[in-house]
Amino acid sequence: MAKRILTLNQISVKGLERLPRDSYEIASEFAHPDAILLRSHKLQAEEIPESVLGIARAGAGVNNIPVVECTRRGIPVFNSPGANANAVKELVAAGLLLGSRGIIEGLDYVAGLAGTTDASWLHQELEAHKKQFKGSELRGKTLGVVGLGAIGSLVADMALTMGMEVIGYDPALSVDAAWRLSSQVRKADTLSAVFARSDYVTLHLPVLDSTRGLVNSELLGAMRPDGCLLNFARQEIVDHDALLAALETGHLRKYIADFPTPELLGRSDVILMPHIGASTDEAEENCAIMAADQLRDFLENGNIRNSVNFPMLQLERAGSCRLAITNTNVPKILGSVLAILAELNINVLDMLNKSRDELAYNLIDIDCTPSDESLARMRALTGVINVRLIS
Ligand SMILES: NC(=O)c1ccc[n+]([C@@H]2O[C@H](COP(=O)([O-])OP(=O)(O)OC[C@H]3O[C@@H](n4cnc5c(N)ncnc54)[C@H](O)[C@@H]3O)[C@@H](O)[C@H]2O)c1
Ligand SMILES: O=C(O)[C@H](O)COP(=O)(O)O
Repeated sequence: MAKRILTLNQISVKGLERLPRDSYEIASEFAHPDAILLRSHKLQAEEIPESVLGIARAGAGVNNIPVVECTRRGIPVFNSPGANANAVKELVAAGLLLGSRGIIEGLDYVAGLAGTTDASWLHQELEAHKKQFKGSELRGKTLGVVGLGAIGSLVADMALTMGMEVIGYDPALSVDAAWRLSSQVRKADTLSAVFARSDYVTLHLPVLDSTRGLVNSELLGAMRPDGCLLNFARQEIVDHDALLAALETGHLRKYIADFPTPELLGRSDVILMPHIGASTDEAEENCAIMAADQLRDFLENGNIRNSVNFPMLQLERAGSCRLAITNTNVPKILGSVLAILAELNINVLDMLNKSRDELAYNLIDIDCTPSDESLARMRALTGVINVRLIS
């Protein structure tokens, strides 16, 4: 039977093409979908039908998905790390330029001259007024990068090529991300050191309980007068009361962000974009392809790549029958499953077990198909969250 993929946002066709039509049905409405594919749709726990085995986010941030509830239900949540990083980096480059030069004010001024027919008057007018739009160069200025993952490291490289000094802060930097990072990025030991030493600070970290409201009045107060804050990560990372106060006192010169909120609209010291960091053909395709490939490999083989709540686990198929079992990460559960298989005289051809936080996940290749009754016995074991037979 074809697997059903429920899409809750428009997903790039290039990604959907990775799910062949003879084995996948894709629609934006389904009563009993096998999986969900989405972008920024705010998914409520009650919206996830019992039939759902996995959820894939074509993008980086998963704060729109109830990950804790998914973990409780044994549903892996996948994302597509790095697939839209270049798109965000390029928009941050634009943000830095908009923050350093009078581009927007200059464009507005020129647009206000529409209808002028006298070329000589126009020339005089422009030359007389251009001093209002003077800016300063990025070269030689310091950029503080908070979060040095897929996007932050690209932003750091871009700033270095523009002649900026770069200071980075990331207390949870992965080894892979550290390898990617230019040696010219100076390490800051504290967040306040980044804010105190930077002309521009750019945020590239996820919103988590620990990072909500992280940029507060203390940090903004530590910034150099005339500083500029860029937020292409998530709105909730910045405390908006503190932000507005810093703008009102003129301590913060500009806030440039991808997340408009009502209180920020219409301010000349705020530049807002409509959450378009990942809105390029390339990023949408990259994310959709990565998300669809990961979802397909999970549905067809049980493999886990780039999940935010399940352990990374991939096993070459041995034989045609595989069990994918999710359980709480406590002793004896795998032993009990294997005991049931032994009792049924079913031979294990290959297996892999990994855990992450409170979950354990197992792939077990076996030499014949267990009966529905024996599967029910495995499902009934204390601590087993789900058992899937993949044949
Ligand atoms: N504007 C957009 O359209 C857009 C597009 C893509 C991603 N994003 C946002 O950007 C975030 C980062 O994306 P990414 O692809 O670089 O993710 P990533 O996982 O590759 O990198 C995030 C980095 O933040 C670090 N980090 C975590 N907590 C931190 C803290 N308290 N202080 C400093 N660093 C911390 C992590 O260690 C990691 O290295 C996403 O979570 C998402 O919210 C926005
Ligand atoms: O986290 C992300 O990847 C971005 O916020 C992009 O969101 P989008 O897929 O809705 O553009």
